[in-house]
Amino acid sequence: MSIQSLYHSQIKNSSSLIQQFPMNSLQLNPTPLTARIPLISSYFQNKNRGGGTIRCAAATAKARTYNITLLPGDGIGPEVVSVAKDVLDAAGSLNGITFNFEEMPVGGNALDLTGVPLPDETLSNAKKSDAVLLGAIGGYKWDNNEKHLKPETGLLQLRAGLGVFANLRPATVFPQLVDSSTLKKDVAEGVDLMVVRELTGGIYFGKPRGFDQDENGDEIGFNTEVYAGYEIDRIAHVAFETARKRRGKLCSVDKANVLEASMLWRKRVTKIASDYPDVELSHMYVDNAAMQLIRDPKQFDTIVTNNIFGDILSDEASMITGSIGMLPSASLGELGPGLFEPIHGSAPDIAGQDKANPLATVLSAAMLLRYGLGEEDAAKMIENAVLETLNKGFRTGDIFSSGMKLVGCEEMGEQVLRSIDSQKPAAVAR
Ligand SMILES: NC(=O)c1ccc[n+]([C@@H]2O[C@H](COP(=O)([O-])OP(=O)(O)OC[C@H]3O[C@@H](n4cnc5c(N)ncnc54)[C@H](O)[C@@H]3O)[C@@H](O)[C@H]2O)c1
Ligand SMILES: CC(C)[C@H](C(=O)O)[C@@H](O)C(=O)O
Repeated sequence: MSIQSLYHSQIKNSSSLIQQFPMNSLQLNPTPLTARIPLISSYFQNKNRGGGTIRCAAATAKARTYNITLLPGDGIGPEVVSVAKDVLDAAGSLNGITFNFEEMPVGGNALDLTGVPLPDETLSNAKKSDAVLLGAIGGYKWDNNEKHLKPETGLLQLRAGLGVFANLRPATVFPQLVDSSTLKKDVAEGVDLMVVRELTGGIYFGKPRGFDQDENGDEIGFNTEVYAGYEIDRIAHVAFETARKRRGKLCSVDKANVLEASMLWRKRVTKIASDYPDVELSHMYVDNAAMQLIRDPKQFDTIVTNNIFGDILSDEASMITGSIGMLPSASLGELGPGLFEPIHGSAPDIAGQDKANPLATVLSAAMLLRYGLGEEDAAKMIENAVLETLNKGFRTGDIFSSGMKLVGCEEMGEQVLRSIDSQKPAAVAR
């Protein structure tokens, strides 16, 4: 029986699904990473926003079919992925694109089903697909599991298995949501920054790690922050390319006053800067960066940083935009499918209550189209639909402000679909 039928029939504890990790990458996406670097400030530069003429690829290009691995995960993951899947289908059908979706388990639901957080079949299916869309993993039920049996371990194995070392997390304050930010309007307004987070190295993966005892017999837990030069170089190139396509400013965030791994980080990033004379490079310690993000976030264009600092700073940046429920992400490797996911978690406190904001996942689907598949028209269509939905005043609880219309996850999804439908060119509508 395949893992999918197991997944769908919710049969638990199949003994045939023992994880073997890592596996060889099939590397199916032949487009080099630097050619897929985003122009995320397009959220603001998009001239089609607000109902201009949308070019319909379906009218001009051949029909395309893509295989997408869907990993809904746990908590609110299935709720937000279900919305994003419908949105992909709708935008796809108006642009000559057909999707074959394959839904696979990961995280806590995979643990319940198979005993491991990333089953072999899930990873191999993801590697063979054209792109992967993930909801979120984790939850109270598995919080006390041993490390190798935590949902979070499955997510890290997935990122490592796909080799997606470059995690792009745009934080853009939509004009419609300025009042949802917890910062003062004049601080939040116009913020448009990109965190380029190194995703497959650093303290998350460094060895040695583990638990032991010290010389006094007290227990210790330890991790290692380690970066090889090549890991810094490749993320630095992605960051410089990203900055070059944005406003030409790159801030490298580290802790080079204390940590050797950060000293090497700063040295390698500084060296690579000579390849990008058009990009203005600055360096900042992470403690200062955390403070500056709140004091004056508009000073930042592109930020490049390590795995753990990027995790923390991107969550912090999300609140400038109004809610963590708004921030999408794209994780890309040199080759092979990209992984697209909202930056938020499984939000167990609101799971199953139709309260989740699906827009971070919907915007991740737009990133999937643009950077994973090169389908710019369909990506724009989704982004336009999100903006139009916000323009109409629809808000989930996390971004609600007075005078707006409070809706749940499903209704928000339906409104986005309606806005996509309204972009149907006359030729298609007939
Ligand atoms: N990429 C991932 O899958 C990912 C990311 C972060 C955390 N996690 C996991 O998720 C679980 C919960 O973690 P947490 O509580 O620290 O972080 P979280 O992001 O799940 O939730 C933090 C807060 O933000 C709210 N929130 C998050 N997403 C929202 C959305 N789309 N709409 C409205 N509100 C939203 C939640 O209700 C909660 O109050 C943990 O098991 C954690 O490990 C997974
Ligand atoms: C769940 C956890 C492993 C993950 C991370 O730390 O990368 C999360 O916080 C994220 O940002 O996607």
